[in-house]
Amino acid sequence: MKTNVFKTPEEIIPSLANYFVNCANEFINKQGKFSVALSGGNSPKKFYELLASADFKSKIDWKKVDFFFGDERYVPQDDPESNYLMAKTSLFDHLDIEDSQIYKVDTSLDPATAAQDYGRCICQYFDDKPSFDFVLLGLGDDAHTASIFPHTSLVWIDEENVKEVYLEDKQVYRISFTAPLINASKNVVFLTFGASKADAIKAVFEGEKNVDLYPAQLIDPENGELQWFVDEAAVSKLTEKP
Ligand SMILES: O=C(O)[C@H](O)[C@@H](O)[C@H](O)[C@H](O)COP(=O)(O)O
Repeated sequence: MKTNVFKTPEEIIPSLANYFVNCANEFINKQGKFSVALSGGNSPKKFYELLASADFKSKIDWKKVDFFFGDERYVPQDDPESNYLMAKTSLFDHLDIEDSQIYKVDTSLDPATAAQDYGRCICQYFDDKPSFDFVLLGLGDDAHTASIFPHTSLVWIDEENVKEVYLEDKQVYRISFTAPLINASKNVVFLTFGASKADAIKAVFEGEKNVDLYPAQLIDPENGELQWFVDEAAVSKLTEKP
């Protein structure tokens, strides 16, 4: 695991964008395509916007990139809460790509069927051996990642799949990769910044091993690389500075 620490979020984003470009071009040169699972939430928005900017847009042959979502809120695709909509407005709408390159969760189905359908789509894409080239993750203040929240059934699912989860406190469904599906990836990157993440990072990096309490501890790619892109505020509570 490698932790890249920057003074501010403004310094993280260009560095992450360069790392993403290098990864994308390595895989496109090697295998002719690049599969990426995007994260939702607020943290990645500026990253997506930078990738879509004139400085970066020309650095990747986007027609060879296939986009997936590590998790999705169970809302219509035009709902402000939709991770797809956030990626569409900040990234996809600015790229010359086909809709067929964007693998969306079909939230018109019931939650369980939407998850099953997405899992089947991923298995088909990877000929039943799913292994994303790049998975971007965020970290919640409660140490959740994707939609693997503390004290939910998703924490304990040991198959490489996509599952629905009902969040009692928010009274909403989420559709999410399971930890084993994330861990089957070649590159897993957390983008996490801000003082509000310091307790969660302390728990994940230095806390007791307790995946029910700190689900992000589950993320440990078997054959892939795990990197954190963080700012000093987010790692400010660590005893051992990375
Ligand atoms: O759908 C989501 O919201 C994300 O996948 C979720 O796991 C997110 O990454 C964390 O909650 C951090 O969110 P912020 O980046 O907004 O802090």
